[in-house]
Amino acid sequence: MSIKVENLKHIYNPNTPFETIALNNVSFNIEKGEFIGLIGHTGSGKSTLVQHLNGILKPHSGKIIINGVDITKPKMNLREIRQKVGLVFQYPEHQLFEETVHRDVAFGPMNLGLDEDEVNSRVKEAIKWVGLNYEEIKDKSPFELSGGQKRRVAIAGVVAMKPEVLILDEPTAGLDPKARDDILNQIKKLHNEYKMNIILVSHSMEDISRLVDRIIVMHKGQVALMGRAKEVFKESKLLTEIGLGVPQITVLVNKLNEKGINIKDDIFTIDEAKEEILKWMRSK
Ligand SMILES: Nc1ncnc2c1ncn2[C@@H]1O[C@H](COP(=O)(O)OP(=O)(O)OP(=O)(O)O)[C@@H](O)[C@H]1O
Repeated sequence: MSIKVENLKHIYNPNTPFETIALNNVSFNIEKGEFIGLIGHTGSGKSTLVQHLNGILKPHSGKIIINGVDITKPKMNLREIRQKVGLVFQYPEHQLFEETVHRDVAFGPMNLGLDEDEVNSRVKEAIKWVGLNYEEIKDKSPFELSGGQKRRVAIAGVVAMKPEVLILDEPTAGLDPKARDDILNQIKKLHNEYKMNIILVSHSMEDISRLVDRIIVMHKGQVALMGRAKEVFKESKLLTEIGLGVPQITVLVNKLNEKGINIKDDIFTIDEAKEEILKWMRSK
């Protein structure tokens, strides 16, 4: 789906002493199938922004046009929007509540009014998509799972609704590095296989730069930068001012290039860097 955000403004508690302008003049376009990383410091407006994209929050002014339809208009069918734009909140496992994993993942598709066979096949597929073994896990209580497994089950509940846009708000918050990498790799795989739009909210440049097509950097309720990782990292001064910085691997690659070790500058993993350095050494 194409998403166009135009001059979005959101104010919490307007006309009170607690008034906060959380989003101000936010505009950007996302193309069909794009994988976007949304990054910014705490309080920069990321969660407020993504909650507008599936109609949970209404803007003070501005428009959100999804596939040509302005979803900020009054009387929009929000059920239809939420079917197309799935949002996985921060710490989604806190919303698991059914007795078994199967029933938890089935909850969303059942609410779409699908027949039982379709629900069951979507549940199996979604659990597989998030990298879990359906037969092993289907009858377990969500509460006996590890933190990473709970998180995947919660993500499966949204994936099973087959959204055309999947938004994940800090899907790795609070997980250990292994669970974090597993979930991020699974999300990438999901994007490769299913080609839906994904919007991944993160605090970590390191995490998103290797996964996404483009990055949107939020700062104080506005879009500070937007572009491919390589372009965004050229603005290292601005990023440092915002307190984000560029990934360590980018710093390393830039230093190597300065020293005449000429390797590609759009490298975001240590393995790619190793391979490129070896290639350079063999060429000498
Ligand atoms: N429900 C609310 N009521 C009042 N102010 C809010 C509310 N939610 C967020 N804010 C304020 O709006 C601004 C943007 O917050 P938001 O949660 O969107 O930022 P964020 O970038 O998602 O932060 P984090 O990374 O911590 O989740 C902040 O100043 C925050 O204090």
